Amino acid sequence: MTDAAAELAIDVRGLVKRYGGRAVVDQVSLRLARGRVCGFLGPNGSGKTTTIRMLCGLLTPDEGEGTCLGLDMRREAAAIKRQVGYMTQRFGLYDDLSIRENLDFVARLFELPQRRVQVDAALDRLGLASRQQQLAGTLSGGWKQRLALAAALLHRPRLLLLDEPTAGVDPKARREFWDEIHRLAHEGMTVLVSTHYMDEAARCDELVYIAYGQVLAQGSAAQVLATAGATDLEDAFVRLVARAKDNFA
Ligand SMILES: Nc1ncnc2c1ncn2[C@@H]1O[C@H](COP(=O)(O)OP(=O)(O)OP(=O)(O)O)[C@@H](O)[C@H]1O
Repeated sequence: MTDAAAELAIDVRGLVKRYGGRAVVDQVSLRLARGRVCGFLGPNGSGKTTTIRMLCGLLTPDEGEGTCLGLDMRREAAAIKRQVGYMTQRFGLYDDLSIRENLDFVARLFELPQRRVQVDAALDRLGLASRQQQLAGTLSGGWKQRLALAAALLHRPRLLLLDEPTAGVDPKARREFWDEIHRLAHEGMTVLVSTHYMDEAARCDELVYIAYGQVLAQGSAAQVLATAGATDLEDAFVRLVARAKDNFA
């Protein structure tokens, strides 16, 4: 592996995933350097979740190749899964377990050593310690997201894939969530995060816009604005998707 490749947390080319003969992800290529926060934007059904699930080793692409964290996405999917933190769109933890019990359960799944120490560290990091006995099902949306993030971080992944992590979460909790994302990136974590919120897109180092399974624009906010000929990120979204509709629909 070259030094340049080693610096890339995600380096994939030509990813295709078909359902019923239809390519819902169609020749997607992504490169993301380590320690960067990348926003993944696109209309509903544009292929974001499917792409994320291929990147974390949960779905096998029909075509395409590449690496995540330097590991081959086809041959080393199991190793990728162990080093990637994935937060799904829907709260995936157990409502009838407490915060601590949920984290302990995840720690068992990953067969983490020193479970208690690791769970304590996760509780502290996300400010969950004082609520650790509360049942997950009784938490507000913001606290549930925080618990889900703690669970996704428990095995100390190097790449974090977040699928609309703040959908339905109030502005204060969203801001706190993003502060944590930036703290993690500062510590070297790479983050790919799908979102429909343009204020969140503005907090990313890089952006990828996707529609109809195809990447429409990629780069810094300035680069995306230039590609779209737009004045702001929402305008860019509308213009790029309208252009894509003419080309692909
Ligand atoms: N298992 C599946 N079987 C058939 N079609 C699927 C499957 N998973 C996803 N799709 C279809 O693939 C397309 C892309 O879905 P995907 O969930 O990746 O989009 P998305 O960009 O994440 O959407 P959203 O913003 O609504 O979450 C959609 O048309 C969806 O219906």
